[in-house]
This record gives sequence, C-alpha cells and structure tokens, in this order.
Amino acid sequence: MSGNIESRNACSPAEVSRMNTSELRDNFLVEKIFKEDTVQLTLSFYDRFITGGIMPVNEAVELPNPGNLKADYFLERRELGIINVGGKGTVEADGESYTLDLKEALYIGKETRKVTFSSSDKSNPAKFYVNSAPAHQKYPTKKVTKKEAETVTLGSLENSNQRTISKLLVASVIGTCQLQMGMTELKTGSVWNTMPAHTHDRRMEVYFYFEIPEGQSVCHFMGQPQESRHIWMQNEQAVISPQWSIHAGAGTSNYTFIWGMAGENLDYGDMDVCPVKDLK
Ligand SMILES: O=C(O)C(=O)C[C@H](O)C(=O)CO
Ligand SMILES: [Zn+2]
Repeated sequence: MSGNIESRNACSPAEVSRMNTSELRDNFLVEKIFKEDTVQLTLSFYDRFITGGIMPVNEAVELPNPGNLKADYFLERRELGIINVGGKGTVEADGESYTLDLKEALYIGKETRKVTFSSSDKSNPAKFYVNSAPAHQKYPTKKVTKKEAETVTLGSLENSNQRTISKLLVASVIGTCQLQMGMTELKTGSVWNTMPAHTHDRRMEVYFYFEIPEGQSVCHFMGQPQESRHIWMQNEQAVISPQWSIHAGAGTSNYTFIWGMAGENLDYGDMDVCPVKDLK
C-alpha cells in the first residue's frame, strides 16, 4: 500500500453533541474491518491510533506502509497488537513465525520491518484484528494466549452484565510502549458491557464487536456522560472512543468485544466511573 489509509479527525465534545446519526457514524464507526486478501486500516487522530483487520484467504498478505505514516516501514516508529478472531493463522515477523488460534494475541515491537499474515485453511480463514500506536522503545515480540492473560469476572446476571475480561496485551502481562488490548466476553443472558460506564482522560479507546449472532445488534453508547449518543453496531465493526467519551454497550443478545487503548499511561484501572443514576 503506497496510498494513504483513511483517517478520522478528532472532534470536540461540543461538536459531537450537535451531530446527526450519519455524522456520528462517519466520524466514529469503522464499518468494514475484514475484506478477503486485503488490509483494512483506519487512522484516528486520537493518539494516532490505527484500527483494522487483515483476512488472508487465497494468499499471504503483507502489512503495508501507508503514505500518511511518512515512515520507511509501518513499524519504524509504531507497535502492533493482533488478536485472531477467525480460523488458525500465522503471522511472520522478520522471519519468525507465530501461529495464532482463535482469541490468541500477538504483540509486535517497534522496528520490525516485515510482517506477513496467512491462514491455515482458506475455507476457515484467520481474521487478524489489529491495533497500532506510536512507539518510542522496542519491546520484544510476544504471543499471549488466553491462559496467559490476566482474567477478571465482573457484573452479575441480575444486572445483565456478567462478563469475563481477558487482559491480553497489558502491562501486567507484557512490555508495551502505550498499546493495551484485551477481550471481554459476555455470558449468555447478559447484554451490558462497561456499565457503570467510565471515561479515562489519559487514554482513548476503540471497541471491536464480534460474535454478535446473526440478526442481533449491539447499541453502543458514546459521548460525555451527561450528553450521551448511540451508534448501532453490527457484527465485526469497530467504534472509536475519544478520551472524554463513555464507551459502553447493550446488545440484543450476548456478544464479545476487543478493547484497545493508547495514551498517557498503561494503568488499566485508571478510570473515572460515571454512576448509572447520573447518565443522561
Ligand atoms: O466490560 C467492560 O467493563 C470492559 O471491557 C471495559 C474495557 O475493558 C475498558 O473500557 C477499559 O478501559
Ligand atoms: Zn475504557
């Protein structure tokens, strides 16, 4: 890829409070994450965070060097996090191969020149969901399985929000510059994520919703806690959350999502919780 990738400007809270449905969706929703044999990337100017998907089917696919990064290669000044949400696949990073099964993660450090993605079985292709943030130090490339993740169970069936959070690429598990990624799986009968909602001025965040059953959807809530807006999300779509915005959702069924963050700190627990009774 020598051309530019799609970029999204940062918007102010006042501007967002006046947006109509399509303006909200154009600025924050990333509609198409996976396309056969293609790298789909979106650059957000919140913390210069890149979100995308790579689905190799018929051939291996190489991480491109988009023109708007003005770099010699993609990871010259960046780090990359990958979570596979499809069939078994392999990521090759400067000649080293890492096989990723469903829901396994890989961190690739700064200064890795060549990264290629392939699927083991084209009838059940790998789907590599990727996040990338600027990096100023080289940390080792490392695979992290769900067993190696830091896991917490939150919520209750009574509050329709029982869920398991697997912190995969976080400071307690691996070294990263600013990227953090993990996955939240809702139990059957639970539909709410991240409730009570929170903001974190020190980090932006992107949610990628998947495992939404056919015919179901997730209503994602964003905006300032007292000026919330919603975006209806379909399976395998992502949504960008500014640092001033809540990011929560309620599904018409249970589902899974990947969260990725970058910014000032690596402290997962640094959140400003918004009491449910104060939301507007
Ligand atoms: O369900 C949740 O709660 C989450 O998954 C919260 C995210 O991990 C998050 O927003 C971290 O800042
Ligand atoms: Zn958050």
